[in-house]
Amino acid sequence: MLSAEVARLRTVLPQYINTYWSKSVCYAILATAPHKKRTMAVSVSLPRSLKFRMTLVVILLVLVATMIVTWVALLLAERDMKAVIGDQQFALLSSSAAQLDAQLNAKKLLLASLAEAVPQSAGASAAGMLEFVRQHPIARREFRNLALYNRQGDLLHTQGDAIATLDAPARLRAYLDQVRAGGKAVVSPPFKSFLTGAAAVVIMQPVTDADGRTTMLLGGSLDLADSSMLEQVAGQRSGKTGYSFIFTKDGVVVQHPDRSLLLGNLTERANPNLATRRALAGFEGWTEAVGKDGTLSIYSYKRLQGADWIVGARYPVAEAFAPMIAMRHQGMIAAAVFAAVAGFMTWLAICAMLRPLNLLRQHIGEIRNGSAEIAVLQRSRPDEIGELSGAFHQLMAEREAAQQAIRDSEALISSILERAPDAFVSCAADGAITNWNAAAERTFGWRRADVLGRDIAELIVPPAMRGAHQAGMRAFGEGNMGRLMNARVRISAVHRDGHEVPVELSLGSIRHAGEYYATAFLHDITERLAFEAQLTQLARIDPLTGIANRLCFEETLQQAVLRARRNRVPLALAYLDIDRFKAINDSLGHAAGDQVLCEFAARLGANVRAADTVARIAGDEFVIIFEQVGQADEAARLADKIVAAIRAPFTVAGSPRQVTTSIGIALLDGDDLTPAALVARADAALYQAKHQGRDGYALAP
Ligand SMILES: Nc1nc2c(ncn2[C@@H]2O[C@H](COP(=O)(O)OP(=O)(O)OP(=O)(O)O)[C@@H](O)[C@H]2O)c(=O)[nH]1
Repeated sequence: MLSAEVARLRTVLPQYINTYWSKSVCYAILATAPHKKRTMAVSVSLPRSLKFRMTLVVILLVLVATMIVTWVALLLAERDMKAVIGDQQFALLSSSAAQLDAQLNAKKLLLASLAEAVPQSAGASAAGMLEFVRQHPIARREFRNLALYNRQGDLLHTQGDAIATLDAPARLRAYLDQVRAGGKAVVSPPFKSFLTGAAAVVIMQPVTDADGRTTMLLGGSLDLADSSMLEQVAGQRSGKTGYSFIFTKDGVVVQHPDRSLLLGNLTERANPNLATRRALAGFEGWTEAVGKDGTLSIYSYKRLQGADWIVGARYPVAEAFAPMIAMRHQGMIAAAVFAAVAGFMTWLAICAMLRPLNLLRQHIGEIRNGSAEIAVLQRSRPDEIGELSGAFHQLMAEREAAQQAIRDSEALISSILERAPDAFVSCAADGAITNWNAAAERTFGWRRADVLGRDIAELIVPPAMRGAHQAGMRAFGEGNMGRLMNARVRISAVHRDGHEVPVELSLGSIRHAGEYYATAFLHDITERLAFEAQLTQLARIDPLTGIANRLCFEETLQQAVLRARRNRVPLALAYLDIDRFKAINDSLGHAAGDQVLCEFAARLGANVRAADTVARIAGDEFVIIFEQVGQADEAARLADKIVAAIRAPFTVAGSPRQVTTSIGIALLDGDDLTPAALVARADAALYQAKHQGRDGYALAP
C-alpha cells in the first residue's frame, strides 16, 4: 500500500517539478523510504545552497554576457582602429618616401649640372679636381665626397676629404653599365667603403665631351650612417617603439635603427617575416605580421621612384592598441561589477521568492519532529506553492491513514499470532529468530526475549535433523520456498530441557522491508500421538473381556511365527471353544453369557505365562499362542491344565455353574507355510476334541 502511494507521488509530482525550479524539493519526496512507518515518511528539504547556486549562476551569466558584449564591441573597434592606424602609418610613410624621392632627385640634378661644368682638366690632375670643387661649394654640402672616375669606373681623383668610394668596381659593373647606358645619375647599391669602412651609396652622373661621348663619371657619395636625408626618414616613426627603415629591392638594408643591420641582406636572414617577404615581392601598403622578436606589429611599405629602395615602418600592435587594451580591462572590470550587482539583486529576489517555500520546509520539519500537525500544510496561498502545500497535506493525510491501517493490521496479526494455540516462529534467511509467540514459549520452554536474534537451529532443531534443516534454509535462501511450503510434516523439535517435542510443521514465507523471512507454525502433537496410540491399542482389545481381539491375535501370531522360524524356536497354538455355550445364553440370558466369557478369559490369562498371548477371536472362541512350546507332551500338559482350570464352577448370575471347554492344539512345523495354516490345523484339532466328547483337548497331527 505504501508502495502504491509512492507510485502515485511519482505521477502527481512531475507537474510541480515542471512548475518549480526547485526540483530537489520533489526529489527529496521521491527519495523518501517507504518502509519508514512510525515517522512521517514524506520529507522535504530545501537545499541551503540553492540560493547560492542560483545567485552564482546569475552572476556567471551576467558576467559572461557582459564580457562577450564588451569583447565583441572592442574587437570591432580594434578592427576599425587598426585600419585607421595602418592607413595613417602608410600615409606618413608615403610622405617620407616622397620627400626622400625629392631629395634624391635634387642631388641627381645637382650632379647633372656639376657634370656639365666639370673641365676635362679636373680628371687629369688632383689640383684640377680640387679647384673644381672649390668653385662649387654646394657639392661639399650635399655630398660626403665628390670623385671622378674614368669610363671603366676606376677612381681618378677625389676631393680628398673622407674618401668614400667604390670598393669593388667589378661587383658594381652592372650598375656602371646602367649609368653609362642611361647617360643620367643613378643611385648605386649600398656598399662598404674600403677606405673608411662606412656603409655608403654613391650617385654617379656621366660626364660627356663636346661630342656627347662619356669621358668620365662624376660620383657623389652619401654616408648611410650619417645622412641628414635618411635621418629625416628615421625621425618619421610611430609611437615610442615604432621605427622606420629602408632596404633595397634586393633586400640590402640601407637604413635601420639597429646600425649592425646596415648592408645586411634581409633575404639571407633566417625566416624573414611575412610582411618583409611581401614587400620584397612588390607589396605596397600596410599589413600585420609577427616580427622576429615575436611581437605583432603593423608594417607599412612604400617604394621610391628615384632609387631601388623600399621605405618601411613598423608599429608594434601592443603600443598601437594600448588605449584599447586599457579599455578592455576597464570593460572587464565594469562587467564584473555589473555581474556582482546583478548577483546581489538576484540574491534578494531569490530570497523573496523562496520565502513561502522556506515556510513550507519549516512546516514539514515541524511535522516531522511532532511540533505541528499536517493541518498547517492546508492550502493557504492562491499560487503554485499553495497548491504544492495542499498536495503535501493530502498526500501526508493519505499516508497517515495508510500507515494507521497497516499498524492496525499489524496489531491484529500480532494479536492473533500471540494468541494462536500453535507455536509461531519466523526467522531470517540466516536463521536468526525474528518472531516467537506465547505458544512457542510454552512448547519449547524458551522466553521470547531469550531467543530473538539467535539461530533457530541451535534452539529447537534436534542435532540429527540439522542437516535437513540447513538444506531447507538453503532452498529458502535460493528462493525455492515453494518446494518446502504447502506441506504439513511431522518432525521432532527440542525443548529447552532437552526432551524431544513431536510437532506438526507448516512452513511459509513473508516479505518484509525487501527481505524474505521463513515462517513456521509448530503444532505440539504430543497429546495427539498419545491418543492415537491409545486408539490403536483399543482397536486391538476385545472390549468385553479386555484381552486381545482377533486383530491383535493375527498380528501377534504373524510376528510370533516369523520370530520362531528365524530363531528356530518352537511355537504352539491352542484353539478353544466353550462347550455348549449357547445353552448358557439360552437358559440364563445373554448377560450371564457375557459374564461367563469374562471369567473364562480371566482363567485363561491366569494359566499361561506372561509371554503367551490369550485372545478372543469370536463369540465363545479363544486362542492361546504358546511361545517356546514345541513338544506335544508339554502342549498336552498345558491343555490339560487349562481344561482343569475351567472345570472349577463359574458363578453365573449368583449361582454356581459348571462350564467346560474343548481345545485343539497345533504345533508349528515345517509344513505351516502361513499362520493361517497353523490356525486351520488348531481349529481342526478343536473339531476333533469336540467330536471326542468335549471337556478335553486334541493335538493336531
Ligand atoms: N452372551 C454372549 N453370547 C454370545 C456372544 N457371542 C456369541 N454368543 C453366543 O455363543 C453361542 C455359541 O454357540 P456355538 O459355539 O455355536 O455352540 P455351543 O452352544 O457352544 O456348542 P458347541 O460349541 O458345539 O459346544 C451362540 O449362541 C452365540 O449366540 C457374546 O458375546 N455373548
